[in-house]
Amino acid sequence: MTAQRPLTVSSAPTGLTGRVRVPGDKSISHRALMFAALAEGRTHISGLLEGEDVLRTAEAMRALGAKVVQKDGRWIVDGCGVNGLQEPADVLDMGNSGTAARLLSGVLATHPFMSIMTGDASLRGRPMGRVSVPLSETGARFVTRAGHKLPMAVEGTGKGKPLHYRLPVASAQVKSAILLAGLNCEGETVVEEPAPTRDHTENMLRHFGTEVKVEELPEAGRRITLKGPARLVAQDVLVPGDPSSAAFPVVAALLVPGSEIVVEAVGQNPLRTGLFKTLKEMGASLELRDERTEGGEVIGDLHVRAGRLKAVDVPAVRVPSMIDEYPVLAVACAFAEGTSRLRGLAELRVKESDRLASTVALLEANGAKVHVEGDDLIIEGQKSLPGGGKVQTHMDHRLAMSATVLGLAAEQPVHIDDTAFIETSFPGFVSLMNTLGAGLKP
Ligand SMILES: O=C(O)C1=C[C@@H](OP(=O)(O)O)[C@@H](O)[C@H](O)C1
Ligand SMILES: C=C(OP(=O)(O)O)C(=O)O
Repeated sequence: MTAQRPLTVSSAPTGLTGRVRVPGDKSISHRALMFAALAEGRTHISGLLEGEDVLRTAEAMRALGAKVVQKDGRWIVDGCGVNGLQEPADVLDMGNSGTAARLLSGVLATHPFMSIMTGDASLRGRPMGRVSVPLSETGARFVTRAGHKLPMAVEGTGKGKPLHYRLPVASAQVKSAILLAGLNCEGETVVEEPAPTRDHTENMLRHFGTEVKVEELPEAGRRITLKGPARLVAQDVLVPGDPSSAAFPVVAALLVPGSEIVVEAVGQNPLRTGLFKTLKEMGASLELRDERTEGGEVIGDLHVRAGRLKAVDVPAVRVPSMIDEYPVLAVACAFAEGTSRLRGLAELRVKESDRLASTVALLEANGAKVHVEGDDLIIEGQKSLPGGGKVQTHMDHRLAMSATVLGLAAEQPVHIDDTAFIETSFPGFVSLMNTLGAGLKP
């Protein structure tokens, strides 16, 4: 990561207007590179997110023996086949990316060599026991720092013992790690999730020619079954626009008076669109138009118009479908009429920062009334926010972008300590916002 990049954000000079496209979906981009590296043959990936998190995954797959090159805007991967990856010559540095570290743990568990993973200070503080503990049951050996933290050494087992595992928390990363390990296990790997989480891994397994069975469980959960050892066959992938990135221009346009924008070609996987549903419940003028299927994914254009929002009560069951969108939703709630309650946010505590604490600090520093009750965030909305706060982003891209959105709508300029981490998920964020008329001065 480069030097710190502070930013002072003043209220937008005019309403935001125009049509934009956000970069490719981060979750799908990580998976596309990993699946391509595990496949037999050549995969072309279009629309890959070229953010730092995903570039770490590309580098790791190269270090594990896949050929990964970028050419004419597409990424070309010559895969090694399941069980065909090679021992890396050096430590794998996953940067800021929990998804990269956790998903790769699954891959490494059932490849017969030794590897070491590390990350930046944020990632080294995040829990890895949620993957290393269940994955140890395959026969792999994991050695971590105290508290299951990175750096972590993995002695992979080669063909492993298949897991039957019920996730203690609804986490797509843990589910995916178990399924990726299962590709090189003898027999059925079964994962049960207490609530449906993003299903990009299941979709991509099918896309690369492997059968996965998905059953609905009573009480809203799902059971996913994969038979190993599996063979993946190279397939071209088209990555849709990231709904988690679209969230920022969308909320900014709702809050800055006079705005009217279109965010084109945004992924509409129903396990990712909880924020848009919630904003509509708040009375947002947000319309999905031109729904279409591209590269097997449903995408659509989001038409957004500014207008007063009303408070919302978001149930805990919706958390997995908008897990990364809470900081920016909280900003929207701070401008809404009435008191909002966002329920069941325990998982926010283990993201790039403790997002419950850092979101509260972001809002309080800028004059919003907010508090935490158990795992719920309660926000008293007001018509306008004073702003003028100093915001610490704690190496968290989503905090930096949420603070930018808040600054565009607040009365006084908001001072953000560091926006460099925005590069992890949304390269070009500041210039994209400026094409809409945000007037940001980096
Ligand atoms: O599987 C994925 O790609 C992701 C899953 C979520 O994490 P958890 O699985 O920890 O909830 C999400 O927060 C993260 O940004 C991406
Ligand atoms: C939590 C996030 O990502 P990760 O877990 O991959 O670091 C995020 O992008 O908001």
